[in-house]
Parts: sequence; C-alpha cells; structure tokens
Amino acid sequence: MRRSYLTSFLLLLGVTFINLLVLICWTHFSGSTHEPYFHLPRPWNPASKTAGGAQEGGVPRRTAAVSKKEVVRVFMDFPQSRASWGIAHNRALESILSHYPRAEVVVLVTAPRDHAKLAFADALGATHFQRYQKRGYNVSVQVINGASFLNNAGVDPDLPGQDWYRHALRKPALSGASCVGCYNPANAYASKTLEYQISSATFPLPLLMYIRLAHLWREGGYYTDFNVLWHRPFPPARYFDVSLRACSPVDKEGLQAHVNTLQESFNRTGKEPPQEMRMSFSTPPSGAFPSMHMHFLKHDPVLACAMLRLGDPENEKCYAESDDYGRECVIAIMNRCIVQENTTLAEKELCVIQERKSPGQLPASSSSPPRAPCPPSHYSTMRVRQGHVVEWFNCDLRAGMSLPLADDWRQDPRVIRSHALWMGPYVSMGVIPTPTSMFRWDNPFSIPSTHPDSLYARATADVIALHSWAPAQSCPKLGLEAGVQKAAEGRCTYSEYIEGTRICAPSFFIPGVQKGASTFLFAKLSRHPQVLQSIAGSQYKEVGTYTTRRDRYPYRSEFYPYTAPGEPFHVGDASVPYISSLQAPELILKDNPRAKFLFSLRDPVLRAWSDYRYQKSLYSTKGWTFKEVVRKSIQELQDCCAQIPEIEPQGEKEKEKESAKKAQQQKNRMSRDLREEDQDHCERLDAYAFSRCNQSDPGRIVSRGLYVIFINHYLEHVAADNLHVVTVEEMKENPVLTLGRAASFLGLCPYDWSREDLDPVLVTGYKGPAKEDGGLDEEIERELRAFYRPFNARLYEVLGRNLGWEKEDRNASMEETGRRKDVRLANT
Ligand SMILES: Nc1ncnc2c1ncn2[C@@H]1O[C@H](COP(=O)(O)OS(=O)(=O)O)[C@@H](OP(=O)(O)O)[C@H]1O
Repeated sequence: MRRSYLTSFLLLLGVTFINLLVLICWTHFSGSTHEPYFHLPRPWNPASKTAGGAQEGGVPRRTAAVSKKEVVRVFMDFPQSRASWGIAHNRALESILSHYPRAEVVVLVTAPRDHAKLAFADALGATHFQRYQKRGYNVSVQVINGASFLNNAGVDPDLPGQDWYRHALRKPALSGASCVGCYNPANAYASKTLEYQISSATFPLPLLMYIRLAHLWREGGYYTDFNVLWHRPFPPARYFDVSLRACSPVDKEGLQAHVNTLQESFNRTGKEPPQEMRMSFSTPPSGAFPSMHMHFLKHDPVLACAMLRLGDPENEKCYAESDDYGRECVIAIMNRCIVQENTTLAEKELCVIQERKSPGQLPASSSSPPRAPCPPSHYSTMRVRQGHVVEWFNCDLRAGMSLPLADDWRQDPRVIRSHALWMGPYVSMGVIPTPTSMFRWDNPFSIPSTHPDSLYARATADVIALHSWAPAQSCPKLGLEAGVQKAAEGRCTYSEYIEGTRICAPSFFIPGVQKGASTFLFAKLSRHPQVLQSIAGSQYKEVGTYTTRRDRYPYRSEFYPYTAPGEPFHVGDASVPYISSLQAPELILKDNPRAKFLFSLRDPVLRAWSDYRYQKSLYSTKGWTFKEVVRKSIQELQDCCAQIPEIEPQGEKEKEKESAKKAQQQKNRMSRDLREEDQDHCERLDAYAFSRCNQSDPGRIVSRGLYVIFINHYLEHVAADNLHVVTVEEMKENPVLTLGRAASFLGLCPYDWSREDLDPVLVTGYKGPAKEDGGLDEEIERELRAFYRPFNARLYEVLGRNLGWEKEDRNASMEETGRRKDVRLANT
C-alpha cells in the first residue's frame, strides 16, 4: 500500500516536473510572460487597448505611450556587401525598434536580379532580418535592381529625375565600372572574394541618393543610416542632421567649420533658431561616408529639387571627377535645395519637374489619375514652422566633448538635445574596435589609420566583421541595453562591447541527404519561431561554408544570422553536401561542440532515381538512361573498392588515427556492435576510402546512397545524442509526428506543425519528355536494391532500427511511381 502511494507520488512529481518544463519553455518563447533574453520591446499590439509602452510581455512600461500615429515608416539602405554587415548595424536597427516597435522598416539593398531567388549575391539576403520578423517586428529587405526599380509596379510616373537615373546606371562613372572602390551591382553576383567585398565599399552615392530620395518622395517617412544609434526617438518632423564633423575629436578644423556653419545659419535668422533646417551634409573624417537622417513628407518639393539636380550637367562632370564616390557633388546639390530654404524656389522646382517630365518615356500607370501641374497640396508641406527645436547628432555624450556650441546655445533646452550616436566611419564597413585596453565606443576615431589596432588596419587584415565567434548558447546573456544604452551614455566598456558582439555559431545542421526531402524538412522547421535560416545560399538553406564554399569558411559568421549569446534562437544550415564531407563534422564541431545533426534519409534506390531525374539535363546530353548511369556508377565504385587495400592507412600515425577513430566510433555507436564479417570490398569502405572513390557524377548517383559510411563518419565526431535520423518515408507517412520529433531533438519549444502546409516540396522540377518518365525500370531497380542491401543492413545496425527499405521494395517504388504520375498529371 505504502509502496503504491510512493509510486503514485513519484509519478505525480515526475508529471508535474515535465509539465513545468514544457510550461517554462513555452511561456519563455511565446513571450506571454517575462522574456529573459530579448531586450527589445515587443511591437504594439493593435488589437489591444494598451499602447506600445504598456506592460506587455513583461516589457517595462515606457514613459511616453506610443500612439498609433507613431507607426513610422523608415527607410534604411545597405549599399555594401554582406561581408560589411556587423553587430553595430543590428544595434542601429534595434535602437529604432526600441523607440518605434511598430515601425515599418524597409531596408533597401542594391543587388543583381539573381539575388532575390538564389541569395548568392553578396548583398543582404531576404532572411537577414528574420530574427526581428520572428519577434513580430516589421523589418523587410527590398531589392533594388537598377532599372526594375523604375519599371516595377507602383512606380510614380511623375518621379522626378528618373530618366537621369536610368541613364546614369549605365554610365561608367556612376555604375561603378570605372570607379575605384565602388560597388558595382552588376558584378556582385560574380564576386566571391572578400577582398572585392571590402573594396567594393559603396554603391555610387549619386545613385544611392536618388534611390533614397525617390523612396521618400513616393512614400514619405524617415531615412536613416545604419551607422547611427538612436538613443532617443527621432527628432520632430522635418528636422535633420546638422553635421557629423563634430564627431571626430581629431578633426578640429572640421569641428570649427561645423560650428561656423551653424553660427552662420543661426545668424541669418537673428537670435532665433533657424526656421527650419532640413538637412545638411558634411564630410566626416576621411574614408567615411556621410551619415544622415531625413524626414520628408510624400512628394516634398525639396526632394524633387534634389532628384532633378542630381542629373544637372555640371554635376555629371563633378561625379566623373570625384574621387570620393561623388559625395561632395551630392552634398552641394542637397545644400542648394535645402539651405536656400525658400518656398518659391521649391515651388519653381516642382513646376520644372512637371515641365521636364517627358511624357511617353514611361508607360503612364492607368491606376494613377492624371496630376494637375503644381497641385497646391504639394506646397502645404513647405510651410515654415518657427521655433523648431534644433537637435543634432553628437558622437561623444560625455561631458565636455559633446556640444561644440556657444554657451548660450548650449543652455537653451530648445536648441540642444542629442538624439543619436554616430558610431563612426568604420561601422559602415562592419568593423568594430580591436582589443586594446583603451578602446571604448567613443574613441575609435582617435587611433590613426596606420596603427595596427586601427579599424582600418583590421579591415584590410581580412578579419572584417569576424567578430568573436562563440558556440551557440554558450555565452552569457547580453542585450540591447548594453549595446545601445550604455554606448549612448558613453558607459560601455570595451569588454562589454566585445561581449555584446559575440555571434553564436549555427546550432543545427541538416547534412542531407541529397533528394532526401531536406528542403521540405528545413523549410518546415524554419517555420518554427525559434529557428533562423542562413542568410545566404540557395533557398537560404545551403550555405556550404564548411564544404563546397571553402572561400567562405574564414568569413563564415557572415553567412549566418547574428544571434546574441543566450537568445532562444536556433540557427540552421542545411547544406546537403556536408553528408559526404570528411572535414565538415570536425569543422562544425570546432565552432560549436554541441551542434546537432539531423539527417533526412530516403530509400537509396528511390533517392538515386530522384537524383537522376533532378540531373536529367546532365545525363541527357550524354544520352545516358538511368540504367546506364547506375551501372556505370556501380562499376566505377567497385573498381575503386578493389583498390581499397592499397589505400588503407599505411603509416604509423595513420594507423593510430585509425584505431582512435574506431574507438570513438564504438563509443558513439547508436546500437550494438556491427558484425565483423564483410561481405565484399565495398562494404568495408569507410569515409576515408570512400572519399577516394567519390568521384564526380555519374559516380555519385549510387555512392550517395551509402548512408552507413557517412553516418559512421559523423559518429566518429558527434555524440550519438546529437545525431538524429528521419526518413522521407516517415515524413510522407506522418509529417506532423516526424517534424515534432525532429524539433524536440533540436530542443525547440512545442509547436503545432499541423497548422503548416505540409505538402511535399518538389525541387526536382524535371519536366522533360523522357520515355523513362513512365517509372523506374524493374531490372535496374532489382540490381540497385541488391547492391544497397548490405549497406542498408549495416545502417540499421548502427542506428538500432530497421528503416524498412527492403520490406516492400517493389511496393514502395510502385507507389512512388504512381504518385509521380499523379503529380505529373496534376501539373499538366
Ligand atoms: N514531405 C515530403 N514527403 C516525401 N517526399 C518529399 C517531401 N518533400 C519533398 N519530398 C521529395 O524530396 C525530394 C527532394 O529532396 P531534397 O529537397 O533533399 O532535394 S535537394 O537535395 O535539396 O535538391 C523530391 O523527391 P522527388 O520528387 O522524388 O525528386 C521531393 O518530392
């Protein structure tokens, strides 16, 4: 009796404990209670009556409620390569989101057309901001493809200066072709080297300016740079950055020039603050790009003026002669349009637009009504408001450094309020300070660029943006507060800064198998709110940094999303070639010893058949049928196997390595020991021997199905607990269960997979007219099955479960063929 009480009690305790665990996991991520890791406030929930600052999701109440009006539209752009992306850019974005959780942030990237589809280009990929999107923030990437920018739907036929832009794109001086150090979007696809990426620092400024201004013209809203931290909300509408020169303590002349400019400007309006200072540019220390912030209402005439003037003939000359991306030329134009803040000028400019507009150049959008010349509504935005608070950036908020203005202005609370912190010129290139005890956020400018510790030296030493690289979930938590607030207050120490820049290595891998529904598995898992995809590679799935793209390996942190230590995200990489790579497991584990490996396997016969159809174009040029390909492939493999004794490890060192490997394999073995007897040479193949036999196609069509070799190789490095196998057959049979198991293996919180679309992801896409489309040839299937049988048997032993590929061999393939026919019929 007593015993049964005890058992019940223990049972109850166990169940309660499990429930508690699930609850903690769930509430932690669903955000319904305290969020220990993520420091961003959650976006304001429009359905709720409480404003954004309210006590939502455990986020502290903000003092000023965020009204619905504050759904700001913010444009940013990243005209550089992905290699230039760094932690500071994340911080810049987060600083905006922290003030405007409901902001609609559109990040413009200049990239070739292929970018959006394949994500091979070196611009930011579509998944770049997934970590924010999964938290409910509205941050997206918009690809600008030169002419398509003008011609795509939604183009305003009245967009000023568009003819100039279209032609300028093709001009060598502007397209980057003859511009040393300019980013040439046409070449971005081809560029694979980091050297190029570093040197291709920027999209030519006049073109970039046009894109920025055009977006503001069309939509209105804010534009801000990625190298600025906003530690207060944006200044009131229609006020803009005054100058950045003040940020450089070393640039005394610039500072003085800045003060003088302000002085003049103030003098013009007497003792009053300037009526309205829209924007002014100045050149920050050499090598930097002008940082700026703009806020314009839709169709603002000043924008029109600037866009038109960018194409003035004298400016073309200026760009051509510029050794500074045309920066000074743009500055001059903007100043002409802005500093002469005179409504009549702007009115005139607007009329000029109407006149210059060449009808017929672009097809007039049928949806937009014809516009009357110079509609009065355009000018209402020009009304000058007196008594504006003047605010500007300054880079060092500590006493004494920050406000280079006369004392009386300094005292005027209407005049001086700093809103943002400019993080310095090198942040544009994704570079952060190097470890010297002196380093603080606020003084990277003080180190001469020739110094080995300087940011520039660091960039050219090829370590750009390779910040500290830490195993996933291994470093202490650190969040926005440290990154933004402390920095803004000048309190961020170097070590805090570095700690805040650590990037977690990817936490899970789907190393194939090719044609094993890896695309389906990865795509579905990526729907989980905790999973982040890679930010490059085909379908943001195949980065290949640990195998095929060895050029990426040294810069691998660039290809995975930034995840801060302790964040609840899991970053995945589903590069299928990893399966047969000798180096991949070791290299991966070096970055993250706790990485998890999820293999998606498939009846090897059907895998080969799928592979054949996938690569049909390759074989059809040679006129090879599936039967021929398979026979060649088996023959090739067997020829190679016959030489195995010769290629077995010979030297002492190699032998030692071999026995250590075997010992590790035994330790990691998932079930009972393998039988020792080998049925033929091929069965004794191990990964190392295999790597010698693993030739190009068609050789691989058969060898890719020798799963036991690959799994054994992984088990030499990976603990059995960190390796999990699912099969295509299971996925087809019960996708919800299979995904659930995979997710729980990865340590993800519970998720309702049944709400996802679980239709197979068909990547084979072969629609050719082959006679073999009728199905898999029985004779070759038999041969292939006989070939795979012993390998499968060994695999089952290693895994400790029978994957059932032999049971109803023929039935399975019949079913598969039938399904394929159905799909084909459905497609036709
Ligand atoms: N849910 C589900 N269930 C069963 N089968 C599925 C599923 N999703 C994808 N597939 C099939 O997987 C094949 C594609 O595999 P991969 O995505 O790994 O291909 S690739 O290596 O990334 O090219 C491809 O096989 P074939 O159609 O036979 O070529 C897909 O149809």
